[in-house]
Amino acid sequence: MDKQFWLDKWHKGEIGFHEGQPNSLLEQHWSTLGVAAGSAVLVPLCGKAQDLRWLAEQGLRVIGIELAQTAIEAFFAEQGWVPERDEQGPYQRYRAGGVELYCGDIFDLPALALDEVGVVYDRAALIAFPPELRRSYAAMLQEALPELKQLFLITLEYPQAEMSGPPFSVAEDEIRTLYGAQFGIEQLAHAEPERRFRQTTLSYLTESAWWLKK
Ligand SMILES: C[S@@+](CC[C@H](N)C(=O)[O-])C[C@H]1O[C@@H](n2cnc3c(N)ncnc32)[C@H](O)[C@@H]1O
Repeated sequence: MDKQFWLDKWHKGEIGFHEGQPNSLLEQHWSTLGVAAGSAVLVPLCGKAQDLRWLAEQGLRVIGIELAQTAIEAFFAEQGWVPERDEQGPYQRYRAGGVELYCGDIFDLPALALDEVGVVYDRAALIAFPPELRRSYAAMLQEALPELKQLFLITLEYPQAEMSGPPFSVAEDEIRTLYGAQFGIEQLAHAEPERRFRQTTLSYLTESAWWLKK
């Protein structure tokens, strides 16, 4: 999945992954997780998700990383917020309403030295990458965020042979391989998703929410 693939998706408005409202698993489970108000939460591959605003409304400092400038500008315009802009290393940073969005490649994250980030919210980020990039992404997050203690992760599972990703199918054993050495892993939910990413005839499709904690 190269960067142009995603920029083209945004350009053509092919953003079926965008929910337009806060994710229901996030809303359902977040308050039970005991994340302290004021914590810095990183949202990798954030798109223009309403989750960003919802997390800021919970009193969190929200930091998103997104490749597509179109997505970032649409996010702020849709909230009716006018962001301040500056440059931070390889990223363009946009800030308003308690949300900081960095426009650029997630793999440049080490350049930001975000030592204050203790929590990651990953919806449709890990599963946006093919297998080899998933390994690099998970390893990079753990290395770039020295204070990372908690990760709320939403994944999909389906027979990979029946559809090409993204979104890719990610099963529990892979999550354990990627994160199990550093984190305890609890499955919070496992069900058919409320909405399908595409019209497909998959034999099965399930969505899971995971809470990873050191
Ligand atoms: C499947 S979407 C998920 C968006 C968002 N998390 C949501 O729930 O709506 C994946 C997003 O990641 C962005 N993206 C893909 N590769 C990226 C990369 N290497 N660095 C930063 N963002 C990337 C895409 O532009 C796209 O907006």
